[in-house]
Amino acid sequence: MLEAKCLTFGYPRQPAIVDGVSLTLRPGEITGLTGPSGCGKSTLGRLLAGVLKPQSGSIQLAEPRGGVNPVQYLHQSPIFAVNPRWRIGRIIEEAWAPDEATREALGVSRDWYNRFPHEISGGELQRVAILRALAPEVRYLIADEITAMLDPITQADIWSFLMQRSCEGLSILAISHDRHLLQRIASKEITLTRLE
Ligand SMILES: Nc1ncnc2c1ncn2[C@@H]1O[C@H](COP(=O)(O)OP(=O)(O)OP(=O)(O)O)[C@@H](O)[C@H]1O
Repeated sequence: MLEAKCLTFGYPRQPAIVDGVSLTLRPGEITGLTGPSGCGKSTLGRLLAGVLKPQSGSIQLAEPRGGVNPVQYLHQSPIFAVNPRWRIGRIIEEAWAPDEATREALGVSRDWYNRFPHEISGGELQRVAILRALAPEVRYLIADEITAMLDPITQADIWSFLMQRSCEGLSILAISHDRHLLQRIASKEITLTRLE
């Protein structure tokens, strides 16, 4: 279980954008996170993943953060999250060596392994990013608008894979503006409001 209590964070020389937020992510649950543009959803996601440090509050995790981070953050635009000079095979295997069943379930083709990120499509690269994030130690996935730029079929494929993973115990925070998507996939929903 991941338990965040009273998190507060502001970027340098700016007022707090996350102010006193508490939430709990439980194994096997998909939690939706929504709210108006700029209210701090991505910032909160990065705090939970340990990419940013809260100025106050705490994040308690059942699992240790040493080695592979059990909380993985997935970006809307995976191109910004990969080294453009590395081939896909190296990008994936830097993180872990996925089993064939997981690779195939996610629809990641072996043919892509020898290509560079700009030589596969955005949807294909998002599948690669998800595969890379799903090392066995990973218990929480912060999925930040991960299918917002993809066609409905790819979106449905990716979420049906992730819902299966959630049934097997993965906890997912799905950040999205798409209320219909969240109603379909999430068992609970949190709405952030913009601080004035
Ligand atoms: N690195 C940064 N430095 C300074 N300000 C930032 C930085 N990243 C984000 N912000 C600001 O913090 C606020 C919250 O941004 P954040 O990306 O968390 O919002 P969001 O709710 O995810 O927005 P959206 O729904 O549009 O993706 C915004 O006003 C943004 O301009």
